[in-house]
Amino acid sequence: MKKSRGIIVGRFQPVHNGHIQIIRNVLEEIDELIIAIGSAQLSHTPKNPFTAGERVTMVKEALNEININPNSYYIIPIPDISNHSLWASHVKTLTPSFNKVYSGNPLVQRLFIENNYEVTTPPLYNRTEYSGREIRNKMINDEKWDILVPNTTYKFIREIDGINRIKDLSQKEINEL
Ligand SMILES: Nc1ncnc2c1ncn2[C@@H]1O[C@H](COP(=O)(O)OP(=O)(O)OP(=O)(O)O)[C@@H](O)[C@H]1O
Ligand SMILES: NC(=O)c1ccc[n+]([C@@H]2O[C@H](COP(=O)(O)O)[C@@H](O)[C@H]2O)c1
Repeated sequence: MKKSRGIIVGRFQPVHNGHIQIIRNVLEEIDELIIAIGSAQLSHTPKNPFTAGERVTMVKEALNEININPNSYYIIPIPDISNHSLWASHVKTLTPSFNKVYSGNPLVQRLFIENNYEVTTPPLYNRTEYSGREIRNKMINDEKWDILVPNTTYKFIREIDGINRIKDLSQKEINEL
């Protein structure tokens, strides 16, 4: 029988427990999942501090940590393009074929619907805390964020001095460069 394959798109800046919960749930519904790392060309900005390679590492280590079968997913960086109407085709050219899209982002949903894909809005878990933006803010303000991300993600961000990177990027002078 043909395998069912879905795609979830996120920026993973950084990976958090909400992402991991949804990936785990989706993998119970379908055979294979493409984890698309959006805005792959961006790094070192307040909203997108980590490189695509760093985000691939974080996702991979987090899924290993909970023993997800590595043959059940692909992690594929997707750079943005200037033309929204071509974006779904752009994603299609960079990934194995898929028939289901999982995203809560209205623009992502619309672009895939217009390309005749089945789109599902996954539930959000503890969104007040499991949110990339909230976690980045907590890092800047020296608040507790370690319990909001997988252990491997916490260790990795510390290893690459990610907290200081985010703090430096939040400074006004750098944002004006
Ligand atoms: N708390 C959550 N629970 C379940 N899924 C989530 C949660 N947060 C994000 N997602 C999923 O991840 C996708 C977006 O990924 P993204 O990496 O942008 O996360 P984010 O936390 O919204 O980031 P940011 O706050 O930086 O915009 C959403 O479309 C949604 O499917
Ligand atoms: N034209 C484009 O390049 C285009 C269009 C829609 C979404 N995207 C990307 O898809 C990702 C969506 O992720 P979020 O749901 O986390 O915002 C982002 O990286 C966003 O930049 C890109």
